[in-house]
Amino acid sequence: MKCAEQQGIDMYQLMEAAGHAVFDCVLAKYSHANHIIVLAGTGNNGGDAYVVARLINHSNMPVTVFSPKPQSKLRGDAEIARQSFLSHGGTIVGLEKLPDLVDELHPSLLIDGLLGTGFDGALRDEYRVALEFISTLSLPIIAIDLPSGLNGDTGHVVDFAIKATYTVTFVGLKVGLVTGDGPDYCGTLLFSGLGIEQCLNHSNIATATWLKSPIQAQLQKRKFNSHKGSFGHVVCIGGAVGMPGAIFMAAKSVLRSGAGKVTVITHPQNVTLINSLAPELMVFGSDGEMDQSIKDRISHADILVVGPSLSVAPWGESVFTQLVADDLLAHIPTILDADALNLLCKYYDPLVKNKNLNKWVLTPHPLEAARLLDISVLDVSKNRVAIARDIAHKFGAVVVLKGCGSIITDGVNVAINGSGNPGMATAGMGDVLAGVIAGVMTNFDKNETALQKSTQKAVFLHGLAGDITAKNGEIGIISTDVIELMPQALDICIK
Ligand SMILES: NC(=O)C1=CN([C@@H]2O[C@H](COP(=O)(O)OP(=O)(O)OC[C@H]3O[C@@H](n4cnc5c(N)ncnc54)[C@H](OP(=O)(O)O)[C@@H]3O)[C@@H](O)[C@H]2O)[C@@H](O)CC1
Ligand SMILES: Nc1ncnc2c1ncn2[C@@H]1O[C@H](COP(=O)(O)OP(=O)(O)O)[C@@H](O)[C@H]1O
Ligand SMILES: [K+]
Repeated sequence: MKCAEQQGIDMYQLMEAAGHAVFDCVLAKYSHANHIIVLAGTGNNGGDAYVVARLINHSNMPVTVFSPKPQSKLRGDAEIARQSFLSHGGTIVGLEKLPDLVDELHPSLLIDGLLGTGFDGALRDEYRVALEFISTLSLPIIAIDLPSGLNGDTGHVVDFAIKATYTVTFVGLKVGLVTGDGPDYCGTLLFSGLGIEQCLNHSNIATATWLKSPIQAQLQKRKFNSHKGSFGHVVCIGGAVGMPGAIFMAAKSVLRSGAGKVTVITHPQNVTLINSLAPELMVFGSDGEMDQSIKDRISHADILVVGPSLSVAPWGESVFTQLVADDLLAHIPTILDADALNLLCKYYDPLVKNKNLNKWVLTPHPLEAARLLDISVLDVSKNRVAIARDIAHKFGAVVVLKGCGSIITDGVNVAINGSGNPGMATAGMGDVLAGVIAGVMTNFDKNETALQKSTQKAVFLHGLAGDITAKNGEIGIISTDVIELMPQALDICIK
């Protein structure tokens, strides 16, 4: 790490510190381990592994190191660590011999120091074969820095990776551990700054904020002397004929996130149903032509939510093009979700080109993100942070790239959400998020220059409400349950 080197920090000492951090985990969790297998690669991740193996050996626990190149010298500090292990009586065996020796050794723990941040692309065959064999052993695994096979920058697994029980990671947050495939592979994350985390803080290396604690979504307490006008007016636009659900859920979520007033503009056939589901909403029908009274309502809104069940069929397109023609989307902070994102691709030129909007929050799931950039969904999952940034730059917007470890970025700042659970992978959950963002912004943070910050808070709160909902069981939670528990999530974050 350059900044550490520039400050005269000895890189071998860092490797020793990394090895000690992993050894601490061995002692804390597996002090009665029988035989310990350590995989050591040919880079510095392997160097860390040799340090751990030496410490295990030194404490008289049986240990064998398996390496893809057991006889070869390594480069730099890794070779110092390897030599130190050997000179303390350590044993190194070829990785391909693992299947033959495993019954004899009878291991009860495996430490993975095969590949770390230097890994790129797809696993080479010999590595993949070894890792696939290891996965059949059902051993607890401690991964050093990263589970081998996971890309630490992107959170993408090409075809195979180690599924760790614990991952002991070093210095700064590796985005790939907390987004995309990362959480399925790294088990419980343990962090060691190796004493140089301050160095990272003072460097100009781009880092991401991991949203993991309610403190990061702190909200102001309401004044006793407040009224509904203090908490904003949100207008939600969507709901083509026969599709009232998504726009209803978005609007109800705005209410449950504390907005003062919420209006829905929808197809006339949805009005009665939505009104009866939530009489607190003001619901107006439009046959696709927006008359002056509807335009006036929209133009007086503090925030718009456009898109849930809007459809790309004639009704939705007509509504959307009139919002564009009247420049309403360019002047009012707007959350664009679902079909509004699909229409945005079509109306990119009149809407976005030459306008630095900076008033939008776009909330694509990976398929919508792919459409926004005209790429494949696989391209999106290969590098979620870079893709979210690209969309932010293209549209002059804050972007929430949804899914496991949602990315929130204005193109410069990056946050990764650490709340939420896979039970939330169910219809309508994105509509709820669009509503929560609008509600949190209008309720707590009307200053549009804080768009990135308030979007971060809202995404965290949405996941938190999902986690509260999942307390009685994760699978089978539904979007309307999450809406109802938003007040509890808000309550946790209000100081
Ligand atoms: N930075 C710090 O502050 C600190 C960093 N530290 C540690 O250093 C680690 C980074 O070390 P690093 O840079 O040496 O890379 P690393 O992860 O060992 O991988 C290199 C090896 O990967 C291999 N390889 C690559 N792609 C492959 C593929 N597709 N399939 C198969 N193999 C592939 C490549 O093989 P090659 O192509 O050279 O044959 C090379 O041998 C970091 O994760 C942390 O543990 C700590 O010591 C403390 C402080
Ligand atoms: N595995 C997961 N972990 C955390 N959050 C998730 C997970 N799956 C889905 N979510 C969240 O649920 C929401 C789903 O949104 P989306 O896919 O747009 O649903 P819909 O289109 O049905 O409304 C997003 O906020 C997403 O981040
Ligand atoms: K590793």
